[in-house]
Amino acid sequence: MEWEVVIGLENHVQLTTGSKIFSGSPTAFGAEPNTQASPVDLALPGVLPVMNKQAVDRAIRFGLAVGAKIAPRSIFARKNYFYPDLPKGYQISQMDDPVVQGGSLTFGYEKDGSFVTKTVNLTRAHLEEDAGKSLHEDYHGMSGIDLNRAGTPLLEIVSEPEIRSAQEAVAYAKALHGLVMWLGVCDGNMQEGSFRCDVNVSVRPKGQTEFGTRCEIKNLNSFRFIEEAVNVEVRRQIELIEDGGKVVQATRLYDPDRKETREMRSKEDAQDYRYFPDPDLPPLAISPEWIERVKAAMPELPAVMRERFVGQYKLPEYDSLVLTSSKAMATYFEAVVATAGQDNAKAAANWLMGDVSSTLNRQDVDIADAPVKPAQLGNMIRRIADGTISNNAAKKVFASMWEAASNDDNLVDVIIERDGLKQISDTGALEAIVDEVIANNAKSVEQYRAGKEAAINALIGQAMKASKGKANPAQLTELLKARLAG
Ligand SMILES: Nc1ncnc2c1ncn2[C@@H]1O[C@H](COP(=O)(O)OP(=O)(O)OP(=O)(O)O)[C@@H](O)[C@H]1O
Ligand SMILES: [Mg+2]
Ligand SMILES: [Mg+2]
Repeated sequence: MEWEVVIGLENHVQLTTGSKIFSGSPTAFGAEPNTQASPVDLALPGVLPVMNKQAVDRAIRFGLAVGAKIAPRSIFARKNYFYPDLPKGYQISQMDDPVVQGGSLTFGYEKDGSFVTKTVNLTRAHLEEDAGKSLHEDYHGMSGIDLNRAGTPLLEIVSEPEIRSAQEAVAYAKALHGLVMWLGVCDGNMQEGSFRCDVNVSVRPKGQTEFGTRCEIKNLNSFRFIEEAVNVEVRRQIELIEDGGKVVQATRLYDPDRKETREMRSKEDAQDYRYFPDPDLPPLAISPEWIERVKAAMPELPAVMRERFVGQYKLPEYDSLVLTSSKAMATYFEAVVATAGQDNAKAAANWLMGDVSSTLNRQDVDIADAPVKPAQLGNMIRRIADGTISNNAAKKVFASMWEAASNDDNLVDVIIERDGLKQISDTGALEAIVDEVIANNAKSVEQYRAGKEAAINALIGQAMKASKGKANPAQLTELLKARLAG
């Protein structure tokens, strides 16, 4: 039997506001437990929530970026459940009438060696408050409660069940992660829980239109875990059904050490959240003027920039997509081109996708902190273009610039001079080398003249060696051919 995988994602995105969604406490990560919890976050009797306008601004910004409808009037609701890190006994969230409705996300990724794009529709994105944290490891036989996180603004972004593989789920999550950081609505720090992912998975026989029963794997905090968890869960469900069993709707957790998902709670013990509109908060009214203000302050969106790069810099789609995968990368690229010149845009893209990316990955450095500055790389590319250095020598120059971590824009010239990497393009000097090589390699010369064209490679090799690798290869080849023909 052939199976189709069906996946929908829910992402909890912590918004970059200075203070909490309904109180004035700071949201900074890592403070001493309970030092950032006001009476509102502690749910002391008599307190009232006050909506943080900045959180709404960020929700609108996100909604506009994905082409969603911004609800002119949206409602906050109480989601009731008991947990020690939820002192009110309910979470303020949105149920009917969320602030962001619909929209879609388009992303590209590599599939079986070629580049494909996909659009996933979004169901909604709603505002809610984060819960506190239970600390189970700090005290023997007891749990600690830290309410610093309680009330941190979240945007929960829900996708339609239109994702069809683990690989696609990861590509979607990466694109969403990139977008919220691009927009500045989230810092994207997955270790600190700023961007969390719940993955809903079901399977159905290929060709069947109705959905299978879904299981939800909660709180995946890395892209690798998303991929592993989906693959493991898909295998589990298929094996279960093929063995005559039935998938039971449940919330599951992924254990990366044992590479398995485990049931946390089944649908049977699922709580009835008893949602109802929160009487402490009036409906959230968003005027067209408010939306216009947010629109006016929006940065250029990745999709728009992607098209601009293709048109303005004559880049292939793929290069453009890679370069706009983060704002930091796109900014760096444009700064390199500003120095290297428009004609060298493709070379700049190649350097960024090649040596720059691989060095960043190897050293686990963010491009914004790259020790080679865009102007330095741009000047280096100019030196390649004007024939001062060869591509090979440039690789050495690049590594030295990385090492130097200097702010000197003309570092490239300093290094070329210091390490004697200048390419020999002087015709006189090259002719001398060519003559010497012809004199000392009679056999290859004879073969070439007898019609064996490949024999010239040996001569080029000898000449490069004689120049200690510094001869301009194109010029050298041309001179050799001319001499041999004469
Ligand atoms: N059969 C299915 N297979 C896979 N995914 C599904 C299926 N049906 C729905 N989904 C996905 O499950 C997710 C449901 O999220 P939603 O927030 O609406 O509800 P929930 O998970 O019940 O609530 P909560 O927010 O309390 O977790 C969506 O991303 C949706 O696309
Ligand atoms: Mg949900
Ligand atoms: Mg859910």
